[in-house]
Amino acid sequence: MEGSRTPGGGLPGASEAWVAAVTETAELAERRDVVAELGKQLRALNEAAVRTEVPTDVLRRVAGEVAAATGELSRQQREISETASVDDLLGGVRMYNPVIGEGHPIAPPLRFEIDGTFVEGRCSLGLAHEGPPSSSHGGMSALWLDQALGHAAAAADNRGVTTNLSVRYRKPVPLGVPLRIWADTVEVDGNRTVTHGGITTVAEPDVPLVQAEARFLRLNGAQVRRMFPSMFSASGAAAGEGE
Ligand SMILES: CCCCCCCCCCCC(=O)SCCNC(=O)CCNC(=O)[C@H](O)C(C)(C)COP(=O)(O)OP(=O)(O)OC[C@H]1O[C@@H](n2cnc3c(N)ncnc32)[C@H](O)[C@@H]1OP(=O)(O)O
Repeated sequence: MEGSRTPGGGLPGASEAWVAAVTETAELAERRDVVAELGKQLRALNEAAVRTEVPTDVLRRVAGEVAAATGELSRQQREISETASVDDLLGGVRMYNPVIGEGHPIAPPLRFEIDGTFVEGRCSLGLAHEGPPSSSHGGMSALWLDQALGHAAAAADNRGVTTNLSVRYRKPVPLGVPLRIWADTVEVDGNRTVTHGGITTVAEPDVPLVQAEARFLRLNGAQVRRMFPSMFSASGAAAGEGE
């Protein structure tokens, strides 16, 4: 099963030899647990916030309390280019990924089961993901699918970046209903991988709600360096990276 803490993910680069290995100490495991707990509370807060009909004075007070919490979290921040201390790029641990990250406030979070190149994750969405009334926002559906399709490419041993994503919305994706997000690899051609996938309810797995197809490109060494410059140490840890 692949989730934010499951080894096997990582950056979509040609080689990860330049990324430092991370050893999971008891301290790191504890911090990841707490990050996941904060993520869970933030997701609950998101949902409560978009559903609430409490009186305006209560809203005002809560806004102040949330601002205080934001102040606490802001006391020590990483730079945008810095990897989170709880992440392990080589091992594929991405606690703040917006789809699989247990620490992310909008992630369902999805956990993918992988069988060969077939990938499947399950979740239920709430009003925080709403687009048209009572159904998922189309951009959210595309987000979950992009990730699932990327895992299918990775499962075909061709991890890469999305270069094309085509989505067909066939029926509304209902909120509050167990959903199934799946993907598989259709074709691998050198560095390019074509994947397809979709969203259905768990109850009706043969009724497509959303269908998607994507192309992924496995980056060469120069592209990895260009896209992720901060991942390379000043001492030139990436020297010798293949093209
Ligand atoms: C286990 C879980 C894991 C983890 C699973 C992780 C899942 C993650 C899922 C989320 C994935 C994302 O959101 S990824 C984020 C969204 N995607 C991106 O940000 C990608 C942005 N695009 C780019 O940076 C660029 O377009 C590049 C780097 C892909 C390519 O740019 P470029 O180097 O300038 O090349 P470009 O001139 O565009 O390409 C000219 C032609 O060469 C081809 N070409 C370019 N590079 C290559 C290459 N490496 N190999 C072969 N062919 C190439 C192109 O296809 C094109 O062909 P032709 O087409 O002319 O025939």
